[in-house]
Amino acid sequence: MSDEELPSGWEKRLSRSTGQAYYLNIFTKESQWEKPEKPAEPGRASGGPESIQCSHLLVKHVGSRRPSSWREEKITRSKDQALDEVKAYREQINSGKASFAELATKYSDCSSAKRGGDLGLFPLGVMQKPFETAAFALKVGELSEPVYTDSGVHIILRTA
Ligand SMILES: O=C(O)CN(Cc1ccccc1)C(=O)c1nc(-c2ccccc2)[nH]c1C(=O)O
Repeated sequence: MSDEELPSGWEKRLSRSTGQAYYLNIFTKESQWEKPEKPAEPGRASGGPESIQCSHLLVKHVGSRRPSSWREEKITRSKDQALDEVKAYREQINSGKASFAELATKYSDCSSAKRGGDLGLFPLGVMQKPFETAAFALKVGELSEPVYTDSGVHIILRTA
Protein backbone atom coordinates (compact mmCIF):
# COMPACT_ATOMS: atom_id res chain seq x y z
CA MET A 1 0.00 0.00 0.00
CA SER A 2 1.67 3.25 -1.12
CA ASP A 3 1.94 6.09 1.37
CA GLU A 4 -1.19 7.76 -0.02
CA GLU A 5 -3.38 4.63 -0.30
CA LEU A 6 -5.72 4.04 2.63
CA PRO A 7 -7.95 1.03 3.43
CA SER A 8 -11.62 1.79 2.59
CA GLY A 9 -13.68 3.75 5.08
CA TRP A 10 -10.83 6.03 6.24
CA GLU A 11 -9.96 9.65 5.40
CA LYS A 12 -6.58 11.33 5.98
CA ARG A 13 -6.83 14.68 7.79
CA LEU A 14 -4.27 17.22 9.06
CA SER A 15 -4.34 18.40 12.67
CA ARG A 16 -5.17 22.14 12.78
CA SER A 17 -2.90 22.66 15.78
CA THR A 18 0.15 20.59 14.82
CA GLY A 19 -0.26 19.97 11.07
CA GLN A 20 0.32 16.30 11.84
CA ALA A 21 -1.65 13.73 9.78
CA TYR A 22 -4.39 11.74 11.52
CA TYR A 23 -7.02 9.31 10.22
CA LEU A 24 -10.82 9.56 10.45
CA ASN A 25 -13.15 6.51 10.41
CA ILE A 26 -15.99 7.81 8.19
CA PHE A 27 -18.50 5.51 9.91
CA THR A 28 -17.81 6.01 13.59
CA LYS A 29 -16.34 9.55 13.14
CA GLU A 30 -13.55 8.44 15.50
CA SER A 31 -9.98 9.48 14.67
CA GLN A 32 -6.53 8.01 15.30
CA TRP A 33 -2.91 9.07 14.80
CA GLU A 34 -1.76 5.65 13.56
CA LYS A 35 -2.16 4.95 9.83
CA PRO A 36 -4.92 2.27 9.58
CA GLU A 37 -4.01 -1.12 8.16
CA LYS A 38 -7.55 -2.55 7.73
CA PRO A 39 -10.81 -1.20 6.19
CA ALA A 40 -13.03 0.70 8.61
CA GLU A 41 -16.15 -1.19 9.66
CA PRO A 42 -19.47 0.67 10.12
CA GLY A 43 -19.45 -0.20 13.77
CA ARG A 44 -21.69 1.79 16.05
CA ALA A 45 -20.18 5.24 16.41
CA SER A 46 -19.38 6.02 20.03
CA GLY A 47 -22.58 7.91 20.72
CA GLY A 48 -23.75 7.08 17.18
CA PRO A 49 -27.20 5.64 16.43
CA GLU A 50 -27.96 1.96 17.08
CA SER A 51 -30.54 2.10 14.28
CA ILE A 52 -31.09 4.41 11.33
CA GLN A 53 -34.06 4.93 9.04
CA CYS A 54 -33.71 4.94 5.26
CA SER A 55 -35.75 4.90 2.10
CA HIS A 56 -34.37 3.29 -1.03
CA LEU A 57 -35.13 2.97 -4.73
CA LEU A 58 -34.11 -0.43 -6.11
CA VAL A 59 -33.70 -1.09 -9.85
CA LYS A 60 -33.31 -4.80 -10.52
CA HIS A 61 -31.58 -6.33 -13.54
CA VAL A 62 -31.10 -9.74 -15.18
CA GLY A 63 -28.32 -10.55 -12.68
CA SER A 64 -30.44 -9.76 -9.61
CA ARG A 65 -30.90 -12.68 -7.23
CA ARG A 66 -34.68 -12.42 -7.80
CA PRO A 67 -35.15 -10.72 -11.23
CA SER A 68 -38.87 -10.14 -10.67
CA SER A 69 -40.91 -7.50 -8.86
CA TRP A 70 -44.39 -5.99 -8.40
CA ARG A 71 -43.56 -3.85 -11.48
CA GLU A 72 -42.31 -6.55 -13.86
CA GLU A 73 -42.77 -10.28 -13.61
CA LYS A 74 -39.60 -10.97 -15.67
CA ILE A 75 -36.95 -8.25 -15.42
CA THR A 76 -34.78 -8.10 -18.57
CA ARG A 77 -32.79 -4.89 -18.26
CA SER A 78 -28.99 -5.22 -18.01
CA LYS A 79 -26.94 -4.15 -14.99
CA ASP A 80 -25.64 -1.17 -17.00
CA GLN A 81 -29.17 -0.13 -17.95
CA ALA A 82 -30.17 -0.38 -14.28
CA LEU A 83 -27.25 1.88 -13.33
CA ASP A 84 -28.22 4.42 -16.00
CA GLU A 85 -31.80 4.48 -14.68
CA VAL A 86 -30.67 4.89 -11.07
CA LYS A 87 -28.34 7.75 -12.07
CA ALA A 88 -31.22 9.47 -13.92
CA TYR A 89 -33.47 9.17 -10.85
CA ARG A 90 -30.69 10.54 -8.64
CA GLU A 91 -30.29 13.51 -10.97
CA GLN A 92 -34.05 14.23 -10.93
CA ILE A 93 -34.06 14.16 -7.12
CA ASN A 94 -30.96 16.34 -6.77
CA SER A 95 -32.29 18.88 -9.27
CA GLY A 96 -35.65 19.04 -7.45
CA LYS A 97 -37.53 17.79 -10.54
CA ALA A 98 -39.03 14.94 -8.49
CA SER A 99 -39.14 13.78 -4.87
CA PHE A 100 -37.48 10.59 -3.69
CA ALA A 101 -40.79 9.12 -2.53
CA GLU A 102 -42.51 9.92 -5.83
CA LEU A 103 -39.83 8.11 -7.88
CA ALA A 104 -39.52 5.18 -5.47
CA THR A 105 -43.31 4.71 -5.52
CA LYS A 106 -43.34 4.62 -9.31
CA TYR A 107 -40.08 2.89 -10.20
CA SER A 108 -38.60 0.91 -7.29
CA ASP A 109 -38.50 -2.87 -7.81
CA CYS A 110 -38.67 -3.36 -4.04
CA SER A 111 -41.92 -4.08 -2.23
CA SER A 112 -41.15 -0.96 -0.15
CA ALA A 113 -42.22 1.07 -3.22
CA LYS A 114 -45.69 0.98 -1.68
CA ARG A 115 -44.29 3.05 1.23
CA GLY A 116 -42.39 5.54 -0.95
CA GLY A 117 -39.30 3.38 -0.48
CA ASP A 118 -39.35 3.59 3.32
CA LEU A 119 -37.60 0.66 5.04
CA GLY A 120 -38.25 1.85 8.58
CA LEU A 121 -35.63 1.75 11.32
CA PHE A 122 -32.91 -0.90 11.10
CA PRO A 123 -29.77 -1.70 13.10
CA LEU A 124 -26.38 -2.99 11.94
CA GLY A 125 -26.39 -6.63 10.90
CA VAL A 126 -29.72 -6.96 9.08
CA MET A 127 -29.14 -5.53 5.61
CA GLN A 128 -26.82 -6.80 2.89
CA LYS A 129 -23.32 -5.54 3.70
CA PRO A 130 -22.88 -3.09 0.77
CA PHE A 131 -26.27 -1.59 1.60
CA GLU A 132 -25.48 -1.32 5.32
CA THR A 133 -22.04 0.21 4.71
CA ALA A 134 -23.47 2.86 2.38
CA ALA A 135 -26.51 3.60 4.57
CA PHE A 136 -24.57 3.99 7.86
CA ALA A 137 -22.10 6.33 6.12
CA LEU A 138 -24.91 8.76 5.21
CA LYS A 139 -25.85 11.82 7.23
CA VAL A 140 -29.59 12.35 7.82
CA GLY A 141 -31.04 13.82 4.61
CA GLU A 142 -28.15 12.64 2.46
CA LEU A 143 -28.68 10.65 -0.79
CA SER A 144 -26.22 7.87 -1.61
CA GLU A 145 -24.36 7.22 -4.82
CA PRO A 146 -25.58 4.07 -6.64
CA VAL A 147 -25.10 0.98 -4.43
CA TYR A 148 -24.83 -2.58 -5.74
CA THR A 149 -26.24 -5.55 -3.81
CA ASP A 150 -27.36 -9.06 -4.84
CA SER A 151 -30.85 -7.58 -5.21
CA GLY A 152 -29.87 -4.95 -7.79
CA VAL A 153 -28.80 -1.29 -7.93
CA HIS A 154 -30.04 1.10 -5.25
CA ILE A 155 -30.03 4.72 -4.24
CA ILE A 156 -30.52 5.24 -0.53
CA LEU A 157 -31.90 8.28 1.31
CA ARG A 158 -31.20 8.42 5.05
CA THR A 159 -34.27 9.88 6.76
CA ALA A 160 -33.45 9.46 10.48
O1 LIG B 1 -32.66 -10.71 -3.00
C1 LIG B 1 -33.51 -11.67 -3.08
O2 LIG B 1 -33.26 -12.86 -3.20
C2 LIG B 1 -34.98 -11.32 -3.09
N1 LIG B 1 -35.10 -10.06 -2.51
C3 LIG B 1 -35.11 -10.04 -1.06
C4 LIG B 1 -36.44 -9.55 -0.60
C5 LIG B 1 -37.63 -10.04 -1.16
C6 LIG B 1 -38.84 -9.54 -0.68
C7 LIG B 1 -38.86 -8.61 0.35
C8 LIG B 1 -37.66 -8.13 0.88
C9 LIG B 1 -36.43 -8.61 0.41
C10 LIG B 1 -35.17 -8.94 -3.30
O3 LIG B 1 -35.08 -8.98 -4.51
C11 LIG B 1 -35.31 -7.68 -2.60
N2 LIG B 1 -34.31 -7.12 -1.90
C12 LIG B 1 -34.79 -5.99 -1.40
C13 LIG B 1 -34.01 -5.10 -0.57
C14 LIG B 1 -32.60 -5.11 -0.68
C15 LIG B 1 -31.86 -4.25 0.15
C16 LIG B 1 -32.49 -3.40 1.06
C17 LIG B 1 -33.88 -3.40 1.15
C18 LIG B 1 -34.65 -4.25 0.34
N3 LIG B 1 -36.09 -5.80 -1.79
C19 LIG B 1 -36.42 -6.88 -2.53
C20 LIG B 1 -37.76 -7.08 -3.16
O4 LIG B 1 -37.88 -7.95 -4.07
O5 LIG B 1 -38.71 -6.38 -2.76
